[in-house]
Amino acid sequence: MIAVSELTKTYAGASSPIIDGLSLQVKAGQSASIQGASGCGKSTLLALLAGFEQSDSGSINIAGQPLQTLTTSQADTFRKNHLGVIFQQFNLLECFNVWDNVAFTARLKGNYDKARQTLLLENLGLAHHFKSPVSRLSGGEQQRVAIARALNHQPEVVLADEPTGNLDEQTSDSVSNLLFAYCQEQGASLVVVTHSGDVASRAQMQFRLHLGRLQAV
Ligand SMILES: Nc1ncnc2c1ncn2[C@@H]1O[C@H](COP(=O)(O)OP(=O)(O)OP(=O)(O)O)[C@@H](O)[C@H]1O
Repeated sequence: MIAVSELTKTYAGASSPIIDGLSLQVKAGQSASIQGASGCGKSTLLALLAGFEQSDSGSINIAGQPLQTLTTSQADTFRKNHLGVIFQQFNLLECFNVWDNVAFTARLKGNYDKARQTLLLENLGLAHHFKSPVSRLSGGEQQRVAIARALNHQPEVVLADEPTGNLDEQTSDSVSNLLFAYCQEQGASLVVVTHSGDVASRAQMQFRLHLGRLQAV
């Protein structure tokens, strides 16, 4: 469950807020897509929801936890236990292979399951890359590793920033099927930022971010 109320964020030196009184509710098992012009603040909103950025005002409640009350190290622990984040730039650990990248958070959380991870990687078309160093993978392969890593520890909330941005149409279809199916089956809340109308249209709630607020599409 994600509950955001009257959220405002202004970057230092900016003349106006990039997020301006934004509210959003995504219940367990629900999905929301967010589209919008480049630079309108979509990634900023995800960074606020993940606790990487601090808001000026307003509240964010994720899985029953008010984010603003957490210290930096509590926010790290909270993310590990409850959040799956798919970053626009993947943020994979270059020194690890595919398997260890995907296992990373699940091992920290204590719910690593070899069989589950094998199935997830196979379903993402990465069966031949378990041992590959991530630096040798294509952009689309790295993107699928990032998706596997975000889902493998079975988070209650998934935040995805352009999860299909580097994928061809067919792979994009199968990856977004997997992402939306995961959230429905696990009862997780999904917020997906995307420039793809196809991906956006799969979400139960579809929004456009404009002038710091969400408009229903
Ligand atoms: N750490 C930061 N400090 C100052 N300004 C920032 C910071 N991060 C982002 N911005 C600015 O905030 C605005 C929104 O950026 P953001 O990345 O959230 O946009 P976006 O909608 O995700 O864009 P895109 O679709 O191109 O990825 C941009 O003008 C950007 O330059």
